[in-house]
Amino acid sequence: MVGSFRNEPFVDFSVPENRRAMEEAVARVRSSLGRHYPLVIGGDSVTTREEIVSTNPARPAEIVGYVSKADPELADRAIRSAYEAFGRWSRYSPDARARVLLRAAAIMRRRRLELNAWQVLEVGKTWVEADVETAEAIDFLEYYAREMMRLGAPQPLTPLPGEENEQRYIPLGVVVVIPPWNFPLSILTGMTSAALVAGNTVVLKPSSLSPVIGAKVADILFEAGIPEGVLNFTPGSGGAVGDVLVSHPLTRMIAFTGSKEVGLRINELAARTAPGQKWIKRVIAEMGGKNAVIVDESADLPAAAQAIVTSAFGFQGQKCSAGSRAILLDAVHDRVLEMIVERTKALRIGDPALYETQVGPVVDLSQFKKVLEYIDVGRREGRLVAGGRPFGESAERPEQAGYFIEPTVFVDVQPQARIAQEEIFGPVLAVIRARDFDHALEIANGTEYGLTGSVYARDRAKLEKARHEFHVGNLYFNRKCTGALVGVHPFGGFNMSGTDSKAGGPDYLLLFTQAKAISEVL
Ligand SMILES: NC(=O)c1ccc[n+]([C@@H]2O[C@H](COP(=O)([O-])OP(=O)(O)OC[C@H]3O[C@@H](n4cnc5c(N)ncnc54)[C@H](O)[C@@H]3O)[C@@H](O)[C@H]2O)c1
Ligand SMILES: N[C@@H](CCC=O)C(=O)O
Repeated sequence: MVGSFRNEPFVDFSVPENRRAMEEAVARVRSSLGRHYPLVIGGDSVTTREEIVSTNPARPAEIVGYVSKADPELADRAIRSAYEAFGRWSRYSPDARARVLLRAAAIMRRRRLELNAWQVLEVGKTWVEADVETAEAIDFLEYYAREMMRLGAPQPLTPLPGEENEQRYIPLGVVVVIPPWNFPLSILTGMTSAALVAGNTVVLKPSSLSPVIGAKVADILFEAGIPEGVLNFTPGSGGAVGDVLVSHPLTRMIAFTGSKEVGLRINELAARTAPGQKWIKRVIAEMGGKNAVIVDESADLPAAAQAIVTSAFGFQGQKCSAGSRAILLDAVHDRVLEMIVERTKALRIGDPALYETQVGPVVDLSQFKKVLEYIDVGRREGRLVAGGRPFGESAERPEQAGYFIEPTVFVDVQPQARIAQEEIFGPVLAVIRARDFDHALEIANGTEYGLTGSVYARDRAKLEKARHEFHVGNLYFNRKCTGALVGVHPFGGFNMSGTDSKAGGPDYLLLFTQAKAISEVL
């Protein structure tokens, strides 16, 4: 008997014993860096000459691992292997598939601190951010396992005398899973496990910035009981391998999370029917955001300022949910701004391998350069009141010192400015002044995105207005706009933020199935 779903608690690192254990985990993982990881196709480990070299963004000379790199031919082999395995896996009962996920959750729980440490070293997450992510990965496994048990049970239909009727949810076929690097453990685990538990087979192509964590998850799923061929692990270049996987005639569905540009390309490619293809491919594409926190004059101002700083600079602003715009009502603008600046300047920047660090590096050199270019744009579009530079030695030699950028705040930003419209995906906050609450909502809705948003207000009428008019997939009141919990805040956005698939919610698994109605005359 499986109990009801509950979110995994977070580790409390203020407890000295937990702190010591995490320090040891970082040291242990550090001593196992630099290993080689193969592809896995049809149960075979495949080693390639060309490899992805994954490095630590806080110490770019430190090599986290070497990961074999699929080419178009290996990508084709992986799809065929998944296609061949589908007949077997789809016949496992929903409960049997769910049990594999529960076992994977138990393995992750046992390896909790180790998985945290891999995130710290491969993508620069602080301890707390990494731990929240590992908890989310466990939540996805536990939640989707129960969801499949629910969907596998008989579904209620209207009775008709003289007939026996049923509707069952059957899998689709081969699902190509393409996750981003910024939640390298949880989003990858969530999309992959949803596809698998629904009875599909998977070709998983992790981001080239976090392939070692991808390899760890694949190992855990195999250890938990995923049979050979059912999961195929094929890191590789997005362009070369991604295109082959997406356009393959045997691919039935693509589950993508990443940028708007790549999501739209995948959507277009998948819409073309390849010779021999027998279905319309299904695409879910969860993409970027340009999220806003609105502060009304009735709000708890210190709480709002703290939430703005946490939403903007958590994981260095590299969350699709990041609150990269603060929209402050004129009446409270200056007071809230002062608190934002004070809290931003107090953030501790440094190596995320250390417990006390609150802001680590951005993920790689290209992101480092891109964010600094946006900061230059910001200097022309607004007034700099905090940050604005690479941190410490990163200014002169980022490739040795790491990709650290100071948390940066611009004020007097116009709603149509580039830094208020484009997803920067770094520690840059644009503060915008609004005349009144209606104006604030108009600004908040005035981008092409619609992912998360937050309103700080005590005025009930304003909250109700926002409830109807703030057009985002995840709307929060008197709370930060990051940190959705599985089962509690189903996650996904509107407009160019994606297909609103609501990961971690009761509708998600349906996207990986098709419903079959069977009727027998008695
Ligand atoms: N809405 C959400 O739930 C959500 C969650 C996390 C991240 N994101 C978004 O993801 C982006 C950051 O992640 P990223 O930098 O990894 O995004 P990205 O689009 O650059 O890459 C995402 C994945 O797509 C792959 N890829 C790249 N080109 C491809 C192609 N032509 N065909 C197939 N696959 C290809 C990459 O290798 C990677 O695995 C941000 O825009 C962020 O907002 C959205
Ligand atoms: N689900 C995460 C964001 C995922 C995107 O990067 C949150 O709610 O903060």
